This record gives sequence, C-alpha cells and structure tokens, in this order.
Amino acid sequence: MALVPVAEALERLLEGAAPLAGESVPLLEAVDRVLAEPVVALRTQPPFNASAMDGYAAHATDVASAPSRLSVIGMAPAGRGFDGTVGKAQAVRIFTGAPLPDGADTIVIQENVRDLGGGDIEVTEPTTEWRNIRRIGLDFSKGDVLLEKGRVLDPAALSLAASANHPRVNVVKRPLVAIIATGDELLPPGSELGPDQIISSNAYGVAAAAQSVGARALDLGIAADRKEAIAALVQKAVAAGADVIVTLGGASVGDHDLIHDVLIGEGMTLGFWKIAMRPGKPLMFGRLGDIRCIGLPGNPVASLVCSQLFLKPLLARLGGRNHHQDIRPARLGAAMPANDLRQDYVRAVVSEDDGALVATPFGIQDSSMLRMLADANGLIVRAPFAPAAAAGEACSMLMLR
Ligand SMILES: Nc1nc2c(c(=O)[nH]1)N[C@H]1C(S)=C(S)[C@@H](COP(=O)(O)OP(=O)(O)OC[C@H]3O[C@@H](n4cnc5c(N)ncnc54)[C@H](O)[C@@H]3O)O[C@H]1N2
Ligand code: MOO
Repeated sequence: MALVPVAEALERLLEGAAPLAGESVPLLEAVDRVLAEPVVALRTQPPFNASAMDGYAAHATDVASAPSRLSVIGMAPAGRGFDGTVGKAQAVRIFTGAPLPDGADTIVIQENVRDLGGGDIEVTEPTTEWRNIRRIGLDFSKGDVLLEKGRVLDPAALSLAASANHPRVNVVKRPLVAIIATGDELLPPGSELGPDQIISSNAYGVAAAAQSVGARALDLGIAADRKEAIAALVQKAVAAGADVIVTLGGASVGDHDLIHDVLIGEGMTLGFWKIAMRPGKPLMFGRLGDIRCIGLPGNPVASLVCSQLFLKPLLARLGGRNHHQDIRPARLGAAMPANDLRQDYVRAVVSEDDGALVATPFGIQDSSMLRMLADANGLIVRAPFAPAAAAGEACSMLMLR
C-alpha cells in the first residue's frame, strides 16, 4: 500500500470533524472552555446613569463657575438611590456607583468641595454637564451579543458573562480521548522491571498533548500483546464514551502488532494506515461509529510527533478550538543529507542569531530517544525527496516550545 502523504493524512483524519455538542456549566467551571453559543446581555449595564466618583450630584448650571454655594438635601450611596429631585442651588451627597438623582446632571468630586457647615457646601472648581457620570448602557445594553460562539473563556469574558447576568454558560463538551498502551514489555512508571521490560511512557506525553488543546484524557493502562486483552480495553473506551481512541504501539507489521486486526474486529472502518512521515510511518486511522481511532506508533518519539501533528488538531476541532502549528522560517545550523520519500521531522535546537532563527539538528534521530525530544525546541520539516542542504540554507521549523 502506498504511504499516504502527511497533508492528505491530516485532511482525511479531520474530515467531518466538527465541534461536539454544548453543555451548560457554572461560570466558575468555565475557564478556558469554548462557547457553544453566543452570550447575549440579559440586562443593561449600567442600568441607570451612575456616579463615577464620590462627591456631590448637582445642576451643571449651578457649578459652571466657582466658587458656588449649594445646600445638601440628601445622600445617595451605591445600591440606594436618592428618591427626591435635586433643585436649583441644591446638591446630593453621592458615592461611586450610586444612581444619579433626578434633576442632577453633573457630579462635583469631593476634592473640589468645602464644607461650610449647616448643610451647605462651597464648590471650588467649575464642573461641566455630565462630568463624572457613567451614562446608562455605557458598557452594554440588553440584547447585545457580548461574546461570539467559539470564544475561549478567559477572565475578562467570564466577568462579562457574569455581569450580563448569566450564572452558567453553554460550552462545547471537552472531547474525551481514551489511551490504550499495548505491549508485553511495558510496565507503568515506578515499577520493578524484569530483565526484558521497559517503562510505558507514551501515554503521559499523549495525554498532555490532548490536555493542551482542552481535551480530557482517560488512561486505560497497558494491554498485553493478546487480541482479547486489547479488545477488552477498546470496549472499555467505547463504554466510557470516548470521542477518540488512541492506541500506542502494535501498529506496525510484526507478528505482535495486533491493533489493526483488533480494531477491525470491533467494527472499525479503516481510513488509512502508514504514512510518508518520519517518525510515524505506521500511523493508523479509522472510524468506529462516531469514534475516531488513531493508532500511534509505539516508538516514543513517533507517538509524540504524531500527537502534535494529528491528535492535537483533531481534538482541537472536536473541542471547537482554532489550532495551528507554529511553523517558522529558519536557517540550517548544519548540513543535512538528501531526504527519501517520507516527510521528515528532525529534532533540532533553534536559537536566535542576529534576529534570524538558526536550527541545528541533532546528529542521531532514532525515534526511541525521548531525551533528545525533550531537549529539542523544534522540528526541522524536510519535504519528501528534499535535496541535500548546506549549513546556512533556508529551512522550515515546527516550533515545539
Ligand atoms: N519490518 C518493519 N519493522 C518496523 C517498521 C516497518 O515498517 N517494517 N516500522 C518501524 C517503525 S517506523 C516504527 S515507529 C515502529 C513502530 O511500530 P509499532 O507501532 O508496532 O510499535 P511497537 O513495535 O509496539 O513498539 C515499538 C517500540 O516502542 C516501544 N513502545 C511501545 N509502546 C510504548 C509505550 N507506551 N511507551 C514506551 N515505549 C513504547 C516498544 O517497546 C518498542 O521498543 O516499528 C518499526 N518496525
Ligand atoms: O515511526 Mo518510526 O519512529 O518512523 O521509526
């Protein structure tokens, strides 16, 4: 079977993927969630002309010049307006946030007032009409669309939704990705290892990649290299309501690479299997009903590079989020050989030199070497059949951090 080009694989994997249904959540649980519908103002803010300062509500004509003398006829703290009317040469003591009393059309700040005793004040600075007043609806009016569908709820958005009188918001469900590791040689971190065993590491990075785009990760543990053991965990993933099932390992062509047969046995329709990419050639994709299945290669670096390129965009799409890879132009810090038919993602260290990015690839690129992936801050993307390139030539970087 011909290897599927990377761009085509991504396109096929994203085909028909749309944001999941909405769910209502309380505001305190909504941070970083994605709105499934617009937030419309249920009220007008401020709902009245409000004082923006502590001072005195008065007639602008009385305080157009200074000094001027006013008699204080009442008080208006926030939450309790003055229910009379301010007449000529009168004022009402007012505090920030209180409704402007009838008759008044300006606020003199208290710093510009002298207490004359006996309920009278002297205004020491002229104050113009509508000074220090927040007009009704200054922030928003009932019925305004305040936040668009698809908006990620950050602190300002959440306070705005609250101010608009929404105790809850309707947000896109977070996609659930179930992760199944496979392999007789694997034990979880913290285990006493036998002579032929290694630690199962991939699930942790894959879960982190999923969570970084707002998805929930369910680690179903490690299945032995037996069809029934893998099938049991696939069934568990289905029962848990997974939107995406990710299997780790067992995707290649060896006698113990059982993922394809098990998933087909469970009813998966194969989308594609094996792509023109290094690392990540054995990547598999299919649909099990509404569930998308991604068979990630077992080699740790292949698992994580494929998570970056395929799993994250899929989960972002299902979660209603925008996602784009951070690809930047750079110059090679070392020569690179000609490439073969697989698009290559080469671990590299990118540094800045005189305002330009310089990407220096690591010498060994074995896809089992996690330490080098953690040390790399980007991947040099080499197109299929790219000719040999000398140090200093232009290249394309996929930034990882
Ligand atoms: N004859 C061929 N052999 C291989 C091919 C090929 O085309 N022809 N492809 C190679 C490529 S490329 C890759 S990548 C690997 C991946 O194959 P699998 O997906 O079947 O992975 P496994 O064989 O199960 O494991 C590979 C390697 O990774 C380790 N592993 C697996 N799972 C985990 C995990 N959860 N955490 C840490 N390490 C894991 C496993 O122990 C193996 O060392 O196949 C090549 N072979
Ligand atoms: O995916 Mo494999 O890592 O290309 O060696």
